[in-house]
Amino acid sequence: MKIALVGFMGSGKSTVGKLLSEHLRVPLIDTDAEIEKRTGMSIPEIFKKKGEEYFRELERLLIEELLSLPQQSVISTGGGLPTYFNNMELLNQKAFTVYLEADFEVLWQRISEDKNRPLVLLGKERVRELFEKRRPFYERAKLRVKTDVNSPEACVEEILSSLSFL
Ligand SMILES: Nc1ncnc2c1ncn2[C@@H]1O[C@H](COP(=O)(O)OP(=O)(O)O)[C@@H](O)[C@H]1O
Ligand SMILES: O=C(O)C1=C[C@@H](OP(=O)(O)O)[C@@H](O)[C@H](O)C1
Ligand SMILES: [Mg+2]
Repeated sequence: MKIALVGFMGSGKSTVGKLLSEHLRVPLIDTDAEIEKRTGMSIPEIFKKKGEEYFRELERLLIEELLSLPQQSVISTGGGLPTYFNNMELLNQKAFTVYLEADFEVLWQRISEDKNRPLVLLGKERVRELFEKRRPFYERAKLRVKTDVNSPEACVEEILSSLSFL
């Protein structure tokens, strides 16, 4: 089975994904890291030189490819990925989707100082609007786990216990 983590920037997709893949002993693919590896550019560099639309196309091609592979994996998606094209539908068809949920103030605290997320430059209020607009996409996931009150390890435990009921 594939497990795909979705949620807003700073919700812990990369952190929880790494731990979860180690627990399950399956490969981890972080879509941002994979795009950086394949293009030889950082995410801020891609946004600056090629534009966001180009980045969204790369995400789309990558997620289609990853979901068509037969092997088990944990996929940590970028925060915008499920909100473009029909990516969320595709994720739900081909993977067990988990929404890592957190209060906006907590998310903002985690991301506001980080220079690796170009959208943070929009400022707090526009990022809050983005968060509200994206929430309905994330809410279509099969499982929701709160990452503002749970440690990354506790989030992994919750996901594993849900999987054991499947
Ligand atoms: N469950 C959690 N509890 C506390 N801090 C967390 C948790 N998950 C992630 N973090 C912290 O939040 C920041 C963003 O995490 P990251 O995994 O990069 O999020 P995402 O990939 O969803 O943008 C990191 O500094 C990380 O250490
Ligand atoms: O929310 C977004 O649109 C983005 C989230 C980032 O990933 P994280 O959610 O892992 O920060 C990264 O894909 C890029 O900066 C755009
Ligand atoms: Mg990430």
